[in-house]
Amino acid sequence: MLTEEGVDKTADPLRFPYRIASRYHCKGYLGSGGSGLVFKAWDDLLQRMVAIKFIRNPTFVTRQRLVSEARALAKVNHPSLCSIYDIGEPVDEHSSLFMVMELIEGARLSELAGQLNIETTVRLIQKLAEGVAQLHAAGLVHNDINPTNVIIKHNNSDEPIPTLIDLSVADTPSKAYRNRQTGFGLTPLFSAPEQNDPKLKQTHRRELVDIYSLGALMFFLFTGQAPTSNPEQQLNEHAAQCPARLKKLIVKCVANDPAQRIQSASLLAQNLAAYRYQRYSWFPVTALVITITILFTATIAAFSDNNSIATTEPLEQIDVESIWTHQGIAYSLYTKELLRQNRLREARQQANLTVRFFQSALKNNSAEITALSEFIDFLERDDGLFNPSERTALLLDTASRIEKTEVEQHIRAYALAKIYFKLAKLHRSQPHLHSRWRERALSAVSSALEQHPNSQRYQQLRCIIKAENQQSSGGTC
Ligand SMILES: Nc1ncnc2c1ncn2[C@@H]1O[C@H](COP(=O)(O)OP(=O)(O)OP(=O)(O)O)[C@@H](O)[C@H]1O
Repeated sequence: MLTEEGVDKTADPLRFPYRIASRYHCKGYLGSGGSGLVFKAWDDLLQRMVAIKFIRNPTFVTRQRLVSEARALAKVNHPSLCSIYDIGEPVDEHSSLFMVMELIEGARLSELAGQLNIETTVRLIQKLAEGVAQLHAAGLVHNDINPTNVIIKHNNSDEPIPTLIDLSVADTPSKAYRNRQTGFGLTPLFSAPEQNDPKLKQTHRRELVDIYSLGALMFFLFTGQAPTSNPEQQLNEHAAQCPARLKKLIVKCVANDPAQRIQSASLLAQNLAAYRYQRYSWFPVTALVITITILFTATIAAFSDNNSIATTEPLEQIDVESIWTHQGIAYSLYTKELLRQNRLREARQQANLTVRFFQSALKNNSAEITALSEFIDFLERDDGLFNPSERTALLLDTASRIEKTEVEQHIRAYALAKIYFKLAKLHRSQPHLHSRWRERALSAVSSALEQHPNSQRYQQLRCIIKAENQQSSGGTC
């Protein structure tokens, strides 16, 4: 017997509300929201546990909503976003639909307020922000990021992965506010002011509602509360231990005015990554990154998202370009750590960001010798992040960018020598290419040495290239 809500209350909780393909065996009830009922199930065919969402009360609108959620999930692929496996109609109830998805088991963020240390909090929100950035890149806005929609899973590793569920109100940026009017409840405490008040003019990029919610999540983890009208004061009162830099970042995310918020999820993730890696004492400039980035988010977002955003900040007073260099270094360190933890897929994502930041540094002529050698070290590593042809393409691209930079000539020559030498090593199996790149490397390093004959670094590189060349080192080494 189905009730008004469409649920058979007399049924065994170990039975789905509708009959579906026999490959799925019900293993228990997981929970329900405004429109869905979710069950744990065993997929006999693929031999894995899954979660299955049924529509609580099938109507045209709820059906459409489940289809939208499924399509949103199908567009993305990130450990912090729940994966979708299938969607289908129950055997006897063609007005309804069910969706099969990744089973996410673990504590909810709502249970963890005040229990996590700063490092863990920052790491979790950084990961979520990376997932949300992917959602935005796929042209979607989540619209309802809140502590009950984030489950911390442990996927066979000690590293907790915060996973965002319930994309049922996800929408394209142009329609992001539509859900308010359809009557499906969002979570007002964690949603942006412009989502809660239809009178507020909605002229800003819709993705900024998710930035607000990510900031509100971080706020919640530190204070156990949702932000109200004076988040800064609340943070001072309830999270005395929260470092000032993080406070600034959180306050920036939950700004009432969308134009004052951090302008993209990827930028938020980058700021959090930079915050985490400032502990490298030899990397003093990172500490500046957050402050500078907060002040000039609009400019950075304009670059990183290809989105032109107006800003009232006096851009010319600060060397915004140097941010690319520092972010590049921070990301290459983060990539290294991910590799150390054997998290290859995530490391690849971060490696691509690293490359992007260093390339921007080169484009803006802001790369000085440290950044250049960090970038080249990064490209030289045999770490499995890129296959040989990808690495060759990256090296060639970088060489052509370096040729155009205005760094001092000996620095440029040394950087090019390192790149050519790496290209030579990559082409060992093709003797003519190998010798061509090796000779170019030798000529570039010799040119650097002409200007700085006493540089030990340059001398050492020439020796190594010569040794590879099986030539005599001429007594220089
Ligand atoms: N992939 C999943 N793995 C494990 N549990 C899940 C999963 N998806 C949903 N759940 C559980 O089911 C509950 C309801 O899911 P969800 O919030 O997506 O339903 P909904 O009806 O679409 O929500 P709303 O109407 O509030 O947007 C969740 O709170 C969670 O406990």
